[in-house]
Amino acid sequence: MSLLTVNGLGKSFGGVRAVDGISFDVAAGELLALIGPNGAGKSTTFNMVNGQIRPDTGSIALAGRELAGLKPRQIWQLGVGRTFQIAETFSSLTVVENVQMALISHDRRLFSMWRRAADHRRAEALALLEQVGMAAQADRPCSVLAYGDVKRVELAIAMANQPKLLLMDEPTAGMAPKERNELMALTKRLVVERGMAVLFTEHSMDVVFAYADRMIVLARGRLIAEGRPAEIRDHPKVQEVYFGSGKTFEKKAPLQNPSTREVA
Ligand SMILES: Nc1ncnc2c1ncn2[C@@H]1O[C@H](COP(=O)(O)OP(=O)(O)OP(=O)(O)O)[C@@H](O)[C@H]1O
Repeated sequence: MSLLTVNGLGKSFGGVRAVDGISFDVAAGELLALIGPNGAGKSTTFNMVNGQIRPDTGSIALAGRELAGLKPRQIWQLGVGRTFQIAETFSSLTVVENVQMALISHDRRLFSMWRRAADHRRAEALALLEQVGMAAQADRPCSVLAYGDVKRVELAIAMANQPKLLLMDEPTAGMAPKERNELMALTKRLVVERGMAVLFTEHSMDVVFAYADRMIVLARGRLIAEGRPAEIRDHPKVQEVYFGSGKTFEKKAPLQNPSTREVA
């Protein structure tokens, strides 16, 4: 059964129909990639799902509960998390303190009581860091971490809210290929282990084809294709919108992940 069901979603800015009546769904335990050329409507779609932009038309239901019209914080409380393109951690705090802050923020919806971050659920924060392979660096300041490690900490922070759906906006932007693959393999593991759903945008086609379970393709606000990576690769409409953009879907040698293929 679908966790997220989007139906007839639309948004205009002045005369520009940024998102034009799109419908799709995401199941628990699924990684769904949202791709499309520049200006296709990806960010607008993301911002409607997490409440930053109010849709003009359509509905966004999370496990049957309507999200359209709710505030970002209410949507977050219902279990929609988000990681950002630019790494967002408190660099003056240690790795574990950053995760503790996120746990406090999560708890404040249950019992509004402040406790000192240093005392608060360190063990649970360490367990989250263990899951992303960062427990050994728990007491280092975030400011000294490598970029790929900051992205891992961000994932642990997102997990603190126990999201049912995680939105990831270009998760691997600015990363080297090895780090990219490590981060996406980790994301995939978390999706499977936690039964979480992930909706992500990504410009790197090798990442999309290697890790997405399914993909949806937008062009000029419309959903032009939907399917498994192999189906999308050969889809004539997708070839058409990407033609001349420098991103083609030619098959190349296999990636590290043996069940997938790299594309340019
Ligand atoms: N706040 C806004 N005001 C006016 N027009 C906007 C606004 N936000 C987006 N648009 C327009 O809506 C269309 C879709 O933009 P959007 O940012 O959603 O696309 P995108 O697929 O995320 O693009 P990119 O890959 O370049 O980030 C574009 O034509 C854009 O110029």
